[in-house]
Amino acid sequence: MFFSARLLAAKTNVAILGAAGGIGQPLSLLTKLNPAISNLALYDLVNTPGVAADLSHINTPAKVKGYKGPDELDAALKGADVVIIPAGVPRKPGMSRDDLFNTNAGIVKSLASAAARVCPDAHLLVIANPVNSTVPIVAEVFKKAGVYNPKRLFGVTTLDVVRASTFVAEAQTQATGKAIDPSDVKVTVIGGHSGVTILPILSQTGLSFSQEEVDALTHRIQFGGDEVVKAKDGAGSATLSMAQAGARFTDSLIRALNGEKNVVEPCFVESPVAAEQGIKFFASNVTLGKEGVDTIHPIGKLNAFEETLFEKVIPELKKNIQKGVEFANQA
Ligand SMILES: NC(=O)c1ccc[n+]([C@@H]2O[C@H](COP(=O)([O-])OP(=O)(O)OC[C@H]3O[C@@H](n4cnc5c(N)ncnc54)[C@H](O)[C@@H]3O)[C@@H](O)[C@H]2O)c1
Ligand SMILES: O=C(O)C[C@H](O)C(=O)O
Repeated sequence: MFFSARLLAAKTNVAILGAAGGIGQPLSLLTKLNPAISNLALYDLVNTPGVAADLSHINTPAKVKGYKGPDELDAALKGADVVIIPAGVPRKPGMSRDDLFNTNAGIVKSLASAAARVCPDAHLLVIANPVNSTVPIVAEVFKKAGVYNPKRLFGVTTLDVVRASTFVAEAQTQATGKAIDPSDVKVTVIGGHSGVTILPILSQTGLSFSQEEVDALTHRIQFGGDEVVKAKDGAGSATLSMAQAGARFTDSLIRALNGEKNVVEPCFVESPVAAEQGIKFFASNVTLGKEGVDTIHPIGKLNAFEETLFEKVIPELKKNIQKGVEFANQA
């Protein structure tokens, strides 16, 4: 599927924080299957010994170890090259991602503080919501510790492009009667990871849509997370699709760190793309390289409809980022 890292020697150490959760478990499974990984540290407040024992029987190179509770956090992080953070509570119906801030901001801040101390050179992949705020929190924590490198911090927005491919392929198949493989449909998605901050650039796909289709697809991509939250009816949000998206991003990063060229993934990073609008973090396509972020791609041309969407991204994203920065800098 996406483990083109197959030909690499297993030499990357990965730690997953929140590894026993809804995302954590399938993400740990998919990460264990990645042959480029040598050590897989699974940290959570609960259940990691069992998850680790179970996964450790799979016959791939990664050595799996479980770490449970704050006393074992430093040991989980020791030697990590890549730290993935899905720790935090998910939404219930009726909640926005920002409603998770009060709980998740503190969780992410404390995990980031430990990472800044124990593995300051690791690449940090933030899944915990609200991503638009949790990524700035990690940046501030690393700055305070004097170890911030913006090339190594990523908000994982892969699920937005995974959804966009799926939804656009479905709509095109329906409209044309010709079966389209979703993985062949590439949609650039920019902005952030919540509601109106998610901006799919359908005009750049090279496909034709009616304005009605554009309206429906844009809305579905922006609010795809809500479909899952509603269907799970109180039992959480996307976990399995997120695990696939997170494992894909992790694999891409590892391939790039190992020298593979032209590895491009969308992600939410410290970015000059919307600096003119006063926005410090922004999601767009990024070429990954040996240091992490290599080249941040510009947005490219937007049509008039997308320009109006962009106007809506700016104030919301600015507010979300500011909230994270202020929280991280509270005493
Ligand atoms: N970025 C994205 O695209 C995306 C997609 C889906 C979900 N999410 C977010 O990911 C987060 C996790 O979702 P989930 O469905 O796995 O939730 P979950 O409740 O199933 O799992 C969360 C796990 O985090 C653990 N945890 C809580 N506090 C912790 C701490 N201090 N240290 C270590 N572990 C801790 C819990 O014990 C639990 O096992 C949520 O915030 C959700 O909104 C993001
Ligand atoms: O919708 C959510 O709350 C989880 C996640 O951000 C998603 O996009 O599925």
